[in-house]
Amino acid sequence: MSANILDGKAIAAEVRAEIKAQVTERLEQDQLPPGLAVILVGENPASQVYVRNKKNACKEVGFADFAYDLPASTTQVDLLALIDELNENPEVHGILVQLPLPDHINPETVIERISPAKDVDGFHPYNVGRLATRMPKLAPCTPHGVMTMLAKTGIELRGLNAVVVGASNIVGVPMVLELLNARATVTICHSATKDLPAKVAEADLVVVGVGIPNMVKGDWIKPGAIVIDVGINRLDDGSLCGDVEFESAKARASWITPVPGGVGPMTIATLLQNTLAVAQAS
Ligand SMILES: NC(=O)C1=CN([C@@H]2O[C@H](COP(=O)(O)OP(=O)(O)OC[C@H]3O[C@@H](n4cnc5c(N)ncnc54)[C@H](OP(=O)(O)O)[C@@H]3O)[C@@H](O)[C@H]2O)C=CC1
Ligand SMILES: Nc1nc(=O)c2c([nH]1)NC[C@@H]1CN(c3ccc(C(=O)N[C@@H](CCC(=O)O)C(=O)O)cc3)C=[N+]21
Ligand SMILES: [Mg+2]
Repeated sequence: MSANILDGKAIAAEVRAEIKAQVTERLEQDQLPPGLAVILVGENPASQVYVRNKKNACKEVGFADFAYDLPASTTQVDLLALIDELNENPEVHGILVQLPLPDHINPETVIERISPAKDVDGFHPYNVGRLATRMPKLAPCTPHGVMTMLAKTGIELRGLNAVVVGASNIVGVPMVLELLNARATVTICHSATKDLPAKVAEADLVVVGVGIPNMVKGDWIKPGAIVIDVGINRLDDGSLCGDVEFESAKARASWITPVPGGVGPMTIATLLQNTLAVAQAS
């Protein structure tokens, strides 16, 4: 078998076209364009790439983009004051603080300062709690983008054995909540999991978000499984690769996401969807 490709790049372009049409309607009705504020503290080169992709996506769909590129020396007090100001600004519908933050800033404190109604990353404990109680408001972009990609491809999740590898607040844990809400049977694996290959081998659907290049081997994959690779790793030669050994996994899977061009573009499309939803509700 050779897997079909889950083309996140193409599906994300479809989602952006839907968003752009709704923005056009808002503007025709003299409503504000959806506004997204992206705060970057410091000069992490990987973060700069993502922030640039977000700005380009905002421009494409007609959003107002409020970019704050702050020096690494920014104090937590000053960052919190900026968030307070953006929480009050009616032209700003979504606020995103790019992670990771410099060591002298506490990410939990910063995330909790964002108004839950403008938390388009879905990282505030209020929004995590809403997802965990099956009353989602703003859902974390990467896992929700994976769900959109699967839904638009017509892949049914109910009853599947799903294995999520990685248990971070931004990927693994909300991915588990999304899959649970879709009535998959979910197992979550992390750094203390024993015999990871055996866990992965039981999966009808495996989602991997660890940050170790090619750590999941093709011969762990159950024949016919769906493979979602969230990992984005930059190799020494400048190329990108995922957390799954792509060619050997593709030879066994029914569906697989590439890196780049898989989950990454869906994350950004979902960020736009969340921001539009806030604007439409205001
Ligand atoms: N495509 C996209 O849009 C996005 C991609 N990413 C990418 O996804 C990857 C993960 O990111 P993120 O969640 O932020 O990373 P974190 O470092 O926050 O979390 C990594 C997770 O992997 C687990 N882990 C580490 N080593 C192993 C191992 N040997 N076996 C099993 N589990 C292990 C950790 O376990 P423990 O909890 O025990 O420490 C942890 O839960 C990165 O490559 C990142 O670049 C991230 C966000 C969005
Ligand atoms: N507050 C916050 N929210 C985030 O959502 C967040 C974050 N911090 N910190 C970092 C991670 C990572 N992340 C990605 C977004 C887009 C791509 C993306 O566009 N990827 C493209 C191209 C990647 C490239 O060319 O480098 C692709 O996979 O095809 C990747 C990764 C969001 N994150
Ligand atoms: Mg996200």
